[in-house]
Amino acid sequence: MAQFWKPGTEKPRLVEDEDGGVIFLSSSYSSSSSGYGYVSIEKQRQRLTVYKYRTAILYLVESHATTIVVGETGSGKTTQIPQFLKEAGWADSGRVIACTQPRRLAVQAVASRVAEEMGVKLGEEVGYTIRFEDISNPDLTRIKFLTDGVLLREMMDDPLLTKYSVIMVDEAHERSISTDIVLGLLKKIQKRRPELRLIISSATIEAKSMSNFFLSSKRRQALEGEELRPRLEPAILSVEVFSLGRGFNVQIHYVEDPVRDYVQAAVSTVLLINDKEPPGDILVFLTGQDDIDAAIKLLTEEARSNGKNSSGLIILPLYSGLTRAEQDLIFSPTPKGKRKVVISTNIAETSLTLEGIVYVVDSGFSKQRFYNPISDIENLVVAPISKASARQRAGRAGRLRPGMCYRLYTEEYFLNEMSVQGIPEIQRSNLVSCVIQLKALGIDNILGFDWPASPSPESMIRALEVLFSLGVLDDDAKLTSPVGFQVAEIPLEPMIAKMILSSNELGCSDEIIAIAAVLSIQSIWFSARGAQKELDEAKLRFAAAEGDHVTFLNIYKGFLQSGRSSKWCHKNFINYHAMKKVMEIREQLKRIALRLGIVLKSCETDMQLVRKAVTAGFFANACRLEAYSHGGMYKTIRGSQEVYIHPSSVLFRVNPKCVIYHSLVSTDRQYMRNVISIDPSWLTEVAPHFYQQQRHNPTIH
Ligand SMILES: Nc1ncnc2c1ncn2[C@@H]1O[C@H](COP(=O)(O)OP(=O)(O)OP(=O)(O)O)[C@@H](O)[C@H]1O
Repeated sequence: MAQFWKPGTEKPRLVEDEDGGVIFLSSSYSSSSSGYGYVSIEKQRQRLTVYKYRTAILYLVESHATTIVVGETGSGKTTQIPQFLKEAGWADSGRVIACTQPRRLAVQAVASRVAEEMGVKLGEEVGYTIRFEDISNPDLTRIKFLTDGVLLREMMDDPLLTKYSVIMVDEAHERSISTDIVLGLLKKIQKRRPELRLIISSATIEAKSMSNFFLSSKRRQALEGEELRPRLEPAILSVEVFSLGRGFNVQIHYVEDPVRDYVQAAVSTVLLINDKEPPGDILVFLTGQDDIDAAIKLLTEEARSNGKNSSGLIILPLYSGLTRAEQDLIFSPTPKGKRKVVISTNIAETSLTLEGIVYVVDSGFSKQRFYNPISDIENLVVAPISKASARQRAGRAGRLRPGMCYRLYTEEYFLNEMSVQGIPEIQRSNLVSCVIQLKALGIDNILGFDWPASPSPESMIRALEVLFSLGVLDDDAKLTSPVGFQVAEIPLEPMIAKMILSSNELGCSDEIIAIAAVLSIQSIWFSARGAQKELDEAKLRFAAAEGDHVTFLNIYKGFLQSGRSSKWCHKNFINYHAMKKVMEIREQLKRIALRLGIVLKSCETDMQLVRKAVTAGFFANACRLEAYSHGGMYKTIRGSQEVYIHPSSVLFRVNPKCVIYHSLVSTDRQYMRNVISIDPSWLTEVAPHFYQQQRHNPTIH
């Protein structure tokens, strides 16, 4: 494997915070750097390292079924390779070049950039598709960016993905569940479509193991001892020998001693950079919205009390679920004399180029999913990142000019303790959605599926159990008809899909589809920086005694009654853009529902029906109140796990006897988010196969 990061020769440098706060030991990594200033887009393209390998890449793609491209961040893989392929004729005769990304934001950003470079209108020759947003044209689009999840959905209509000539799976090191399923399925498709070309790309991918995965054992045996005949044999050539270099130098700084509070350390570092370093925007990596909001508050306060230069800071959050308008702020040029500070989750880790970013502050943590198949609980946990992630984060600087990355962990930790790659998501997630997707694609033997990394049998069995209890799978673990096929058709988690199907029978599909649309959005509330009291008051105006789902419905109805007014949203602390998105998603879900034969019907004021429909989808998440201590302690009925109602819920401290939650978050405790109260007798009514009545209390079968 090529070594991309070489310790520089520069002497370590101490950068000290005046208040004795964060101290950085600076070491430098060097590579091919060049000057900067205004250059035309074409010149910028030619300056990218990948440009020098254009012919080689095209040759490899021509002569190999699969090509693995390992190239440093910013070398131009994502933006350039699809263009090279198009220029070489891979998009002729109506064929399409696909490039997948694990994240929606990256898809949108990269597609915009490539359209700009090619001088075409986004949505025509260059387009993109993410869930609930298709900016592509089946007749015109020749280069299409899409999330790997959307590519999976496309396989349901076109299992061999016939319109694509080349599929580039980018940022493969991220190993999201969808990436792994896509890789397994593409390997299958290749057998049926030898003309299909695959490119697997990343800065830090384990090229050898990926190459082994694509080289089936049979072919490996056949090739052993034989001379490789690439033109005849669809072999893999890992291009690690290329060692594509970075465009600009990024200097890495480490803290001398481990930091105790990474939010505080990140804020101190931003202020330090602002005080001591030349102009340039700052990108800070924290873990989630809570951290980010805390950091913004702290930074605003400290910058204000600090006085100097603070007015020059434009502080912006970045996490998934932001609206387009909020995202646009991140990408818009920084006004002269100002410094932008973007505080982000790992959403900005791969494939993004934020033009003004010169400094990156890396907390060393991200929120990661961890699933326990024994308790059947999936949590988002703050956990240390891998070296692969750290490199991606550093790579957000140095894209248009030299940059600096401040790591809030020690160099020793980075070198000796940080894991090289993260654990593939498939090995740490609930697999319900994954299993149903494979079933819908006709993959029945899921345990025998050719995974790049096998999921645990326990997780698989758990997922099969849940799908069975939802009535999605039959005794032979095949999709039931029509429920199983219908659930698979709805692009939402199976429990929500089941809730929608049940609402049809209960006569409340109009309400449930609106609720499902709200649940698809991260948050409909306006981030209440410094105005928590006002936000709480606004929430109270809509709060429903039944719980959060009905509260969402009240907000949705209020928005409609206001004539979809932005003023109304502003007055009520509701994010107008998020509500617009809710309306869009609702329209799409309505179309899908109609296709599935669901009749749109309102239950008017009968909220019991709404609650029953929620129960029909989420019965497995039922909890019983156990004690009033600590604001109300609940236990899950199926696993006796201790859980609490999240303070953001309207049922916080209300403590109904029996509730159902939508998801869990783990901080100091397991908190239930989006909670609704139910009558426990409904559990045996809607899921008799799952619960049985025992002394007036449902228990699990
Ligand atoms: N929106 C943009 N504005 C300006 N320059 C851009 C933009 N997008 C990309 N670039 C330029 O193109 C370079 C290559 O970007 P690209 O995303 O293709 O690299 P990559 O090798 O795929 O890196 P990564 O793995 O980090 O995504 C960037 O470093 C930057 O110089």
